[in-house]
Formats: sequence, structure tokens, C-alpha cells
Amino acid sequence: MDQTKVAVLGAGSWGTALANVAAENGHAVKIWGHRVATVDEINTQHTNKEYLGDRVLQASIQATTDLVTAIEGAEIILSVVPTKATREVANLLNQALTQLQQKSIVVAATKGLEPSTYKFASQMIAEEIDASSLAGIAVIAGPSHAEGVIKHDPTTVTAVSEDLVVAERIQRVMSNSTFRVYTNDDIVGAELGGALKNVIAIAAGALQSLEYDANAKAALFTRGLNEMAQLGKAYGANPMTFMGLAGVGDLFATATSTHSRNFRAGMQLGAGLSKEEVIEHMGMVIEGISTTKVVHDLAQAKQVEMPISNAVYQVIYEGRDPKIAIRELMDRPLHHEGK
Ligand SMILES: NC(=O)C1=CN([C@@H]2O[C@H](COP(=O)(O)OP(=O)(O)OC[C@H]3O[C@@H](n4cnc5c(N)ncnc54)[C@H](O)[C@@H]3O)[C@@H](O)[C@H]2O)C=CC1
Ligand SMILES: O=C(CO)COP(=O)(O)O
Repeated sequence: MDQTKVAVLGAGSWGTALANVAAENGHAVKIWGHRVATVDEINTQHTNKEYLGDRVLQASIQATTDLVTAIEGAEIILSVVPTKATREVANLLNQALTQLQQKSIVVAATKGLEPSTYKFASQMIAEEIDASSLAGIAVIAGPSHAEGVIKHDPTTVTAVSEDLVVAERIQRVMSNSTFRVYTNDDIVGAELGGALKNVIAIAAGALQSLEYDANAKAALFTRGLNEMAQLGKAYGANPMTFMGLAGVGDLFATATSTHSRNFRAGMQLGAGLSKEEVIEHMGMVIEGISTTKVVHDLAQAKQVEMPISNAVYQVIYEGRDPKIAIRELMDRPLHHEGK
């Protein structure tokens, strides 16, 4: 395969895992991180212990705190910072691309919605970066815990862009025999799926800690997926996207695994911890906590019934006892399954 220059913005668990995939594929990879200690560790020890334990990274990966150095000549730039940093980082990226007079494909691997605007990562990137510096915008979505990717568990994701040529370029660069990349053109559906499944994963963690069994989990998955798809419909997303990797696939991975920060957060909330305690214990981004608030507001604005997401909202933001929230879900007026 031809060698492509790939830059990864964000030296957390997902950014480091994606950088490692690209480096394993023989590409020239630079990671931009804002913490000197992490950058030094990646360059000298080839590890990122805080996020990925003892896993050894490809020695060819270079890390830097200098954004211009990181992106210079990069055909593909992966933005892998949390939602709350995405606009700020996209703004810095715009300045760096302008300084270099460079045009790159920018790919968001972030799963969330900006609280103040309800925008997805790809939309923030489109707003912050001059069109003249963009060779395309895409997202990477799907069931892909960094911890599994780094140890070569067979993993499938989808590269999504309105421009399928761009999606196919990412597919070729990132695919290998343990990391299989599909393509899709439904960017709204993929980003909604990636964000909304985190809310349902929090609920799944709560069910787990309350020791509810398969019936309750199946109910949560099925009805949770239904409300994800209902909001998708209001956004004009392709309903089939919710049946794919970015929808049911990511929901399954996130809502069944203790690798998931959202699932673990749900377990802690189910055990009676407050939102503040959960955030402090985790030390890593739990996107679903702020997404729950955004989804609560969005569902009202779009007049979409999202009872499970609403129950998660009540538990996180109003201190509702999870057992009572579940009971209230079960006691709602009966209706047709298709609603
Ligand atoms: N961890 C995973 O397995 C996966 C995560 N994601 C998504 O990827 C995004 C990032 O998640 P993780 O890597 O897991 O988070 P993380 O908490 O492991 O790492 C986030 C990284 O971003 C850095 N960061 C935060 N603010 C920054 C700023 N203003 N400028 C530069 N760097 C900044 C942090 O220092 C940290 O290195 C999230 O939206 C998450 O939903 C998506 C798929 C898988
Ligand atoms: O999106 C993910 C896996 O596909 C990661 O989920 P968490 O952020 O809950 O760890």
C-alpha cells in the first residue's frame, strides 16, 4: 500500500489506538497531544499507560505538542478529542492549515453533540475550518473500544462521508486484517448513532448494577434502539444506519462491555453515586453524561418521545432513584410497538 501521512489530534485512548492502526498499516503517523508527558512517553517508551496500560505502540509513531508539525503534509487528519474540545481544536487546526496553505481530509472520531448548539463534530469542523483547507469531511463510527483495537480483536467500523470517494480513501488507509472499515454516506445517522448509544449504555450499566437480567436488557436494547431511530427520523437520517455498525453495532459494544466508560458510569449511577462522583472516579471522558442533557432538550424541541433517554436524564440530572425511573417506564400508557 502507498504510504499516507496521517495526523491524529488527541492522545487519549481512541486517538492512540487509531494512530496505532494507521502505523501498523505502514503509514507515517503523527499524534498531536497537549500534554508534554504523554507526548514524551509515546516517543520514548512507545506506550500511553494512562489510557492503554502496557500495550506497546508502533515505534514509528511520532508525537508532538506542536500542531503545525503534527499536520504538515498530512493527507488525512483524525480529530479524536472529546466533544467539548472539538470546536476549539478545529479552530486551531484551521489556523495551522491556513499557515501551511494545506488542504486535508478531516475525519471526526468523536461521539457526542455540542451542548450549546446541538451540533455534531463534523458540523463543528465544517464551521471552524475554511472550505479552501478541506479536501473532505468524514467521520469514523461503529463498535470499537480502543482496548479491543489495540489488542487486535477483530473490529469493524464505518467511514462515513457525503463524498464516498473520501470515505473509500479512509477505508483503504485504515483497513487491515483485524480492523475492517466499511463505508457509508449517512453522516447524520452515523453521528447520531454514536452519540445516542452512549445514553442507552448508561442505562445498561444501571441495569447491570441493579442485577436485572436478560429480559430487562433486551427491552432496553430494543426500545432504546427504537428511540434512537425515532430521533434519527426527525433528523432525516437513513433508518438503516441504525441497523448498522454506527447504530445497533455500537449500541451492543457499548452497552455490554465494561471497557465502555458510559456503561461503567451507568453501573456507578445505579449503585447510587452522583454525576459528580462518577466523573471524578472515571478520569476519562464520559460523553453520554452531557449527551443525555442534549438529547433531553432535543427530544423536546423535535417533539420525539424518548422515554428511556428521559429516564436517564432524570437519574443523572434530577437525582431520581434508578429503580423508580425503571418502574415509571414500565407503568407508562400502553401503545403500539411501532411508536
Ligand atoms: N475510547 C474509545 O474506545 C472510543 C472513543 N471514542 C470517542 O473518541 C472521543 C475521545 O475519546 P477518548 O480518546 O476515549 O477520550 P480520552 O479521555 O481517553 O482522551 C481524550 C484526550 O483528549 C485530550 N484533550 C482534551 N481536551 C483537549 C484539548 N482542548 N486539546 C487537545 N487535547 C485535548 C486529553 O488530554 C486526552 O488525551 C470521544 O468522543 C469518544 O466518545 C470513539 C470510539 C471509541
Ligand atoms: O464508542 C465507544 C466504542 O465504540 C466507546 O465507548 P465509551 O466512550 O463508552 O468507552
